Amino acid sequence: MATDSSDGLDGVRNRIDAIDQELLRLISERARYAQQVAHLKTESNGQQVQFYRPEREVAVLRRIKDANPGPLDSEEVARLFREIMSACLALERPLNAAFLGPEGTFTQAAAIKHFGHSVVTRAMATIDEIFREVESGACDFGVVPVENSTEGVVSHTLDLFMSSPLRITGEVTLRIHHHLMSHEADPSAIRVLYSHQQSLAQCRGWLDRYLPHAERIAVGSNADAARTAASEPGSAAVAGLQAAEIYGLTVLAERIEDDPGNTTRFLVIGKADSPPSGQDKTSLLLSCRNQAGGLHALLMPLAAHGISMTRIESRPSRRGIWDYVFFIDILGHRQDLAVTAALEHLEKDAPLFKILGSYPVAVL
Ligand SMILES: O=C(O)C(=O)C[C@]1(C(=O)O)C=C[C@@H](O)C=C1
Repeated sequence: MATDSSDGLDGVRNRIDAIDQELLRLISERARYAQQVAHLKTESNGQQVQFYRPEREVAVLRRIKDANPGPLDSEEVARLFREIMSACLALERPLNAAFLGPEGTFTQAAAIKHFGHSVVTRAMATIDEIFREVESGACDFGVVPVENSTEGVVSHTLDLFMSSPLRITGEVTLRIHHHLMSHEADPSAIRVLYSHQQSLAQCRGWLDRYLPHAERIAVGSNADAARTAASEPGSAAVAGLQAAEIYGLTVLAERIEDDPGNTTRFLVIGKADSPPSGQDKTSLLLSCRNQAGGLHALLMPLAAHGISMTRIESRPSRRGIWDYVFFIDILGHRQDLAVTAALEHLEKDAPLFKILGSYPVAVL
């Protein structure tokens, strides 16, 4: 909206106040419509109501990003709408999500990035426990780390998918920034340094250079590290900003990761996969015959149906020496015609074939 200089500071602020009133009225109206949606869903589906609709949420966020006129950045605008939808969904029914605790981990940050701040996050001690909580229905969803751009795959998460009936219902990518935090004001007083083993590895170069004499101790999570450092003089932790806030530590050095693009990918797990959103991925677990050209033959159906593969990871199957399974991500939803055809073909050829889930490509 155009303003002229005669408006002055008070004049412009009055306009902002009027816009805020209007925004509040519209957000409240939107929330009432979400309540209507909840009534309609309950009427038509009885007990099996899916209040959370990931494919609808990404459609809303993609439309907002496309329509963004500026000057706010599209990511920023999408984040605002992420929060509005999160609050609207909580009015329909509050969602809960299990994450790898304690409070303040990157997995919790990933859960909030994906579902918005109205989700109730529940800290679990291990990745196994997250799977169990979702399998038993105690939690609606779980969020688990799966790979880091510097350190590679979180093999334990992949292994759990081999035996779990759960589906992947979403993915979250999070830029990971590590900070050095302590009660000590002087870094030379730091004798012991706590962090998760992956975080220590992601900051190896910086730590070798600036804290070569501190003993590095790997613990279960970065938040655990911050909690320990908070109670132990002469110690420090490498963790995220949220952990510093929660455990009252001072940040002595920011963004100490060796790779400034350091990113971790998380998966959202639930009991059902997401309906098609138009831009989806499908994750598969496959094995191939133990013979020359076995993997090549296995992947042929993907190429034949024009399906792009975005990731392939191999893990020992634990059924015998030299027996491997492959975790494969492809572009497209299992209900897309070309994907369905390729999967039928794969299922016939692969000794082990499991669809881990189809889910929307991350928007935020
Ligand atoms: O469209 C729906 O199904 C809704 O429940 C509304 C709404 C929204 O606020 O836009 C809220 C929650 C769902 O996860 C998706 C969208």
